[in-house]
Amino acid sequence: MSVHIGAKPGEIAETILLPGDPLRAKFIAETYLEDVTCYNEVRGMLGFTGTYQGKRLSVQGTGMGLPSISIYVNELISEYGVKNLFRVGTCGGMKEHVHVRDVILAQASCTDSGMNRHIFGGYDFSPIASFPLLKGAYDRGVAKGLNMHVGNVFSSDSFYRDDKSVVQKLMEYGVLGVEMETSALYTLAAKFGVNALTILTVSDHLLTGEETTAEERQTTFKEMMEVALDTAVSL
Ligand SMILES: O=P(O)(O)O[C@H]1O[C@H](CO)[C@@H](O)[C@H]1O
Ligand SMILES: O=c1cc[nH]c(=O)[nH]1
Repeated sequence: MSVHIGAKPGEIAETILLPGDPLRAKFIAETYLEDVTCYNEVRGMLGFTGTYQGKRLSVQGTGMGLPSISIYVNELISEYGVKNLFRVGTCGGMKEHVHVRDVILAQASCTDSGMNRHIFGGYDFSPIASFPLLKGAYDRGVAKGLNMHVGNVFSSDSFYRDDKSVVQKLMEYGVLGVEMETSALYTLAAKFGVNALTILTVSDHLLTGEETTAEERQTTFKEMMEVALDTAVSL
């Protein structure tokens, strides 16, 4: 086992889905995977391996925020050999044409986090999606007729903020949604030379105030889960 994951070597598949919420991981495993085993309960951050359409896949909760996902992604890649990582998360909508329950493919991510500034000596690194995963997910979303958007997202250290002016500026620059992990995921994928893509469902809207319930966020955002799973089996 690694520091935060209780799996034995070989118990985690090369391709993995990463929801922030461990109960979303359980829902994905119970709804879509066959022959499922739970390989991790450390800190309640559930992880499962099973098969989907005959392909071995895993799903692992990552918690909320860049530091939390960084712990899991570091250990998944460097200690368990994971090669393809799909974050399946929720975000706040930031543009009028992006509606609650729409799906966003995060082509790139900007951030207010200091993590990359420390790594790159004060310079800005551009965390970008893996193109094969992005293209695969886009093609599958189009084939399903989804209301889907591709573009920049904002990975923030803060869910609650006093000063809304930066968010307003990011909206003016076309950022589609706000969440809390993608910048770290894409940076670690670049560091280790593996593939990563974030697929988000818009769970609430910063402009309209529209919201979904915690139950919906945990279980009903099936379109993004199915785009991730269908892309994962095609690899
Ligand atoms: O639904 P998840 O995947 O957790 O993603 C979003 O939800 C959490 C905030 O409520 C943050 O982790 C944010 O990125
Ligand atoms: O991080 C998040 C996730 C959903 N909605 C938000 O406003 N922020």
